[in-house]
Amino acid sequence: MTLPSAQPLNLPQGMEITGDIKPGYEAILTTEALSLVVKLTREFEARRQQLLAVRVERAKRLDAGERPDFLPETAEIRNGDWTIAPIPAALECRRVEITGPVERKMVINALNSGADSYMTDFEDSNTPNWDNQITGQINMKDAVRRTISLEQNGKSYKLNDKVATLVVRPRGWHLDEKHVLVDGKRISGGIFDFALFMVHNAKEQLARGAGPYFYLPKMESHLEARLWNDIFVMTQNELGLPQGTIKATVLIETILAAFEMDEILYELREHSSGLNAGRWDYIFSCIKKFKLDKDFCLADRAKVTMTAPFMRAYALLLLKTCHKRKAPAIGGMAALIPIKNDPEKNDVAMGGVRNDKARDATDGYDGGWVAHPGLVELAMGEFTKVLGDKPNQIDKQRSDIEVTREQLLDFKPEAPITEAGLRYNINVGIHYLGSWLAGNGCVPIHNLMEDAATAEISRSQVWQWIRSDKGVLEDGRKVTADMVRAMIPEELAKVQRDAPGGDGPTYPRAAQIFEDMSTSTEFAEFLTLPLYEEI
Ligand SMILES: CC(=O)SCCNC(=O)CCNC(=O)[C@H](O)C(C)(C)COP(=O)(O)OP(=O)(O)OC[C@H]1O[C@@H](n2cnc3c(N)ncnc32)[C@H](O)[C@@H]1OP(=O)(O)O
Ligand SMILES: O=CC(=O)O
Repeated sequence: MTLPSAQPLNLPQGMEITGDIKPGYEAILTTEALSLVVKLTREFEARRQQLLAVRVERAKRLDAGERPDFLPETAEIRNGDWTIAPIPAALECRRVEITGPVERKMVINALNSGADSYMTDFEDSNTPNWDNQITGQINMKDAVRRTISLEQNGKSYKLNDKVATLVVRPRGWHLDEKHVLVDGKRISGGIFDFALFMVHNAKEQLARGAGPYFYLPKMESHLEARLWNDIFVMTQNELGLPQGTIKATVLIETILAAFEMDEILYELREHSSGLNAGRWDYIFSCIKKFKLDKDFCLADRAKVTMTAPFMRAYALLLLKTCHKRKAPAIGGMAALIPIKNDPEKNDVAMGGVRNDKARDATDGYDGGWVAHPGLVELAMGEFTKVLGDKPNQIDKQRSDIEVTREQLLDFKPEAPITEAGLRYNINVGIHYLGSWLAGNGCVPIHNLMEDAATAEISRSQVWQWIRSDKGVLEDGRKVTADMVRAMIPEELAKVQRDAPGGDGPTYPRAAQIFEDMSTSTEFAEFLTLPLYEEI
């Protein structure tokens, strides 16, 4: 079959696109959409670069031993009596939010899953290659208009009458879109994802009773939230939308943002739809920020759970902060997924999800994330047990909660670190990187959901255990670069045996990248940065 060729694009002055323009892409890369990308880029790119430079400077201070604290200059905001703007009806009830990459079948299945909302992901569960980003936008456009459908493996997919509320996660500030240049430079991936989505869908969503809603990832400060807010204001002006139309939930998933939750809500107060406790990136951020701190060294990844002291402190502070500001507090995701063909193991996994949601609901959270449609009913059950008929429990004030700086920084458990835990990290790291390079950014590995955030924990633990004096296995052996180098081929062989398509070329490459990343002196800021240069 010969495909119709794509229409030529009418690019705004100063813009260049190096990605292939396949049939259908021109409906996304319209002049109106690209013009907004150019305007936002010219207005805000310098600030994005400044904020990224601030991250680098802060990281140097943390490497030198500084520990974060609540900001003295924003005490007035923390102590002030303000709330965010009222939440739109479509976002009042978010007991269960399903998440997933912007892949067509996933989009349909997630919208049909019975969850209240669906966070569709241009970020950590998605390999941001050009085709995934643009077909993801095509999928969004069709989903918003309810024309999305698919025939696959003899099955027909289309939307049910009642679907989840759509929320979009664009890429974080650190990621570029390398296929689009403005004035000769790569642009922000996040601005690209956001602008295209807004131009194509915001008005259509409003006409259908919802609106343009977003999840904002990986921010490290309220100044980064201010940048998003300013982008929202300009975009609403450009598109002729009332100010306050866009709503965004911020993932508190860096240790530095945990010290600025009030300030982040304040910056976005006209556009805020609350905060989410993004636990996996949060753990990664702690390892990254304190990687050189001689007193910091976490135990095997499996032992660092939501009941670890620093995780409990962060989750409770987030809840208290949100409800004080009349903002939804949304829980994060247990990485457990249904286990096929092993009822006993499946029962244990489902028990884990049940406990996770029960703890969040009982604490006062308004909802939580799940990774898979098979978990929606179970999670819904735990939230409705506590919420009953109420759409949320924002009225549950938790002024009884007191969280100190010391509690946020109480990094335990430190033991055990085991050979099995080390091998697990290497195995997951190679498997995930190999899959990501092959174009799939979210995979089940050893019966857990693995995405960029969970894989970051694995590879950063290995880096840190090699360097920390505390990186000692429970049998007394010090974790060393040579030990890791020796294990990598063994774990690669297991991945090649176990991963679907494991005999493909991306897995040996992944093993090489994993070795470079974990044994080099420099710590790679995000694993997706070197990976992005490979696709
Ligand atoms: C830390 C964070 O950033 S969390 C946010 C990012 N992570 C995510 O979004 C996780 C998304 N989840 C997933 O991608 C998948 O559930 C995985 C990779 C974990 C597991 O995938 P699989 O093993 O293929 O799932 P499984 O085979 O059980 O899928 C069964 C069906 O459910 C569908 N499904 C699975 N997960 C999802 C999902 N999250 N959304 C929509 N549909 C889904 C599959 O498409 C499949 O549909 P089909 O029966 O019509 O073919
Ligand atoms: O993005 C979510 C997380 O847990 O990380």
